[in-house]
Amino acid sequence: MAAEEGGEPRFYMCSCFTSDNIFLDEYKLHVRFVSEQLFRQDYQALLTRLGCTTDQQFEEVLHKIYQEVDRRRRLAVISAERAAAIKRTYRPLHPHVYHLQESYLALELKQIVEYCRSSSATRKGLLELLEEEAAPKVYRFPVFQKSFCEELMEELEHFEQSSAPKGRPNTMNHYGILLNELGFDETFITPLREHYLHPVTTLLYPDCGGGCLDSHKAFVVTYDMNKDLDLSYHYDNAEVTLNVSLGKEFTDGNLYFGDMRQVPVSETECTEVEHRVTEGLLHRGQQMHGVLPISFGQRWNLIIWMRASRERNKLCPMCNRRPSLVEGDGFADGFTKHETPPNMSCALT
Ligand SMILES: O=C(O)CCC(=O)C(=O)O
Ligand SMILES: [Fe+2]
Repeated sequence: MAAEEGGEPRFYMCSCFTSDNIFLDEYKLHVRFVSEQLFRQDYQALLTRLGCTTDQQFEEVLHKIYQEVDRRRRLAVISAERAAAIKRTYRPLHPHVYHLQESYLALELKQIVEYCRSSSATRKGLLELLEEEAAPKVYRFPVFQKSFCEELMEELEHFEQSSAPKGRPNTMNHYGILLNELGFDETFITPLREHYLHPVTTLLYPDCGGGCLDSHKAFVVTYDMNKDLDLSYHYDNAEVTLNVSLGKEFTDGNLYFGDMRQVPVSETECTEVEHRVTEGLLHRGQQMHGVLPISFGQRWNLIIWMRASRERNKLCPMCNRRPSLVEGDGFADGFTKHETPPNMSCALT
């Protein structure tokens, strides 16, 4: 991990955050915006084909883009302000759920991790312990006890109903909760990533940063018949993602997985994967995926986008260029100034 003077690691964003991957909901399209002229040149014909045919519709698209760029420019400051306000004003219903305890974890996960930590552990041996490979390189295993999932959702509902300020989980999901703002990072998500997930990802994904994860972005997304029903096909701003189904009761809402983002969609076959409450699906962040609509109930998922600065410092997955670093808050988008010697591989710990 990169350490700056004083021992604290410092994480950065890539400057593409305010120009690339702007999602246009109505047209299910990610766009890049640098100037209006370039935007018209690059997207006007495509948008027309997708149904954006009048001047007014085009103006609305531009308006949404300006709003989103503005939101992203102010995000670090606003998010820090929200976190401070939450700390000052919000009284948790279940304070203990903020602190990871072994008793919250499924027995199977503890066994899997114990195996991964042993000196004789192999990838093949681990695959035999996992419940299934649900899609290519997408692995399923139990993560939490049911009672913990219920308490966590109760806590998050209590927060939703409070007057504390709330952000949105990412640029595609409208409903959910950013766990760092609520204070889950240091005492829950970081220990879960370091002590339990890292030993597993080290064996499963050595070729895409699984052995050197050093930061994350964690949030809970919710789907509801009156809110978001589904999620478009995308890849995550992560090297490895854990997606745990917390509940509640829902019908449909399966995930579907395609190939890595570099493979053209026309050459991709998707595999549908159902979610099971308390279980997690672990996948490479840059493997394309989406969520089919739910047809009943409420679907709550904990999503942990795990990042490996050593991987992403070489190439920003969101703009496909060498990252151009800008300051951010907390783990930011997981980039560091740390220079990795060319042949240095990630530690197998
Ligand atoms: O809701 C899900 O199961 C997937 C969410 C997801 O892919 C994401 O937030 O990146
Ligand atoms: Fe995702």
